[in-house]
Amino acid sequence: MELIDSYGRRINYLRLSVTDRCNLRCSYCMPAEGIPKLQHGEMLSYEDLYRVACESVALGIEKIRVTGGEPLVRKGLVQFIGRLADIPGLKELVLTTNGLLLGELAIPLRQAGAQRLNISLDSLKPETFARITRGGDLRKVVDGIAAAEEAGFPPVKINMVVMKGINDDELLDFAALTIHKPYTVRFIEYMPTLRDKGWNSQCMAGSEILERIGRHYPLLPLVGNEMAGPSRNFKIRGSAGAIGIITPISGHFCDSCNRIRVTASGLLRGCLFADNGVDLKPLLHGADNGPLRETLRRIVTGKPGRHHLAEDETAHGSVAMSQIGG
Ligand SMILES: Nc1nc2c(ncn2[C@@H]2O[C@H](COP(=O)(O)OP(=O)(O)OP(=O)(O)O)[C@@H](O)[C@H]2O)c(=O)[nH]1
Ligand SMILES: C[S@@+](CC[C@H](N)C(=O)[O-])C[C@H]1O[C@@H](n2cnc3c(N)ncnc32)[C@H](O)[C@@H]1O
Ligand code: SF4
Ligand code: SF4
Repeated sequence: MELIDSYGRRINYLRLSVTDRCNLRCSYCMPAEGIPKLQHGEMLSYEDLYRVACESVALGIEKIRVTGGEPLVRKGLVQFIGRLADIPGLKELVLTTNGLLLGELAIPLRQAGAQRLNISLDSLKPETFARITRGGDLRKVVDGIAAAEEAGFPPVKINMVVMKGINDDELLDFAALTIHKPYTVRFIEYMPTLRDKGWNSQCMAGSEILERIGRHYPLLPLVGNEMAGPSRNFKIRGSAGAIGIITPISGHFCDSCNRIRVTASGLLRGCLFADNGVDLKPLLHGADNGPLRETLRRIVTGKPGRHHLAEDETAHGSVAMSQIGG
């Protein structure tokens, strides 16, 4: 079965947020005081998340990315991953994490069936990392990346949100990481999710990022695959890894959008920047999966063609990425 939206895009990728909680407070993602936490009953149970995942796969979803908040802080995650891994028809089961807890969880997650990890890391300098994350310990992320390698995960993808004047002096250091290590480092344009007045002056266009790196390291373009996310990838000649660029602002990739999202509170969203979502909780009370399926289909059909942030930055509500899952 296939899910095709009204623009002819094939939707095969579900981003499933399992929690709104996080052990960091990244400045581009959350306000300093954090966000009001969901109460226990407001969060979807693992049973409900599993049911949503199964129905989505039955309809045509082939890839699930577990995200958050920080997915690794939710108790019982390893068992949940194990259940997802057994869903017939699911081809890719992957996670996005800040890596802090991988020291303990990399091996169990791998054994449970997680296939790949994307790890957020915005600075290689301990003080800058602590400033961006409001107190995070860089060492733990570095150890987490090593733990992922030791657990047998394929080389990780590292996500770096580029912020002018904050970490743009580290572009070459991040690029150089890929020379000897098989990581893919993805440079991401800062998105204005918090209605942060300063975002525009901090957002560096992907073209400038590539130009700055390309001046030192000539970059060869790589081709993507059908299940891939929005990254355009390159390689420094002779390097072990790759470099990616994610340009939601300067060059949106909505024409090839292949995804829907479920937030930790059970809102099904057709777009990262959709005004709101459809609450799945009432549909999960009974045993009949019909209404859930219908709603999944409806959200796919009604998916917007694109976001309009570049023309109108007020075109979306103020949303913390931690609530949606990025
Ligand atoms: N605007 C926009 N940004 C997205 C979308 N999906 C992911 N991103 C952003 O891209 C960055 C990387 O996201 P990841 O969680 O690593 O997921 P991915 O890029 O789909 O990962 P791969 O499947 O490994 O390519 C984050 O900043 C996300 O917020 C999307 O649909 N729209
Ligand atoms: C919301 S986080 C959730 C998963 C996990 N806690 C992590 O940080 O990897 C998912 C992704 O969204 C990205 N993100 C959050 N806010 C962003 C923003 N304002 N602009 C661009 N990317 C953002 C993060 O860098 C991360 O790669
Ligand atoms: S980007 Fe990830 S690690 Fe940072 S505050 Fe948001 S959810 Fe937490
Ligand atoms: S902004 Fe919306 S339509 Fe564009 S790629 Fe992201 S989720 Fe898809």
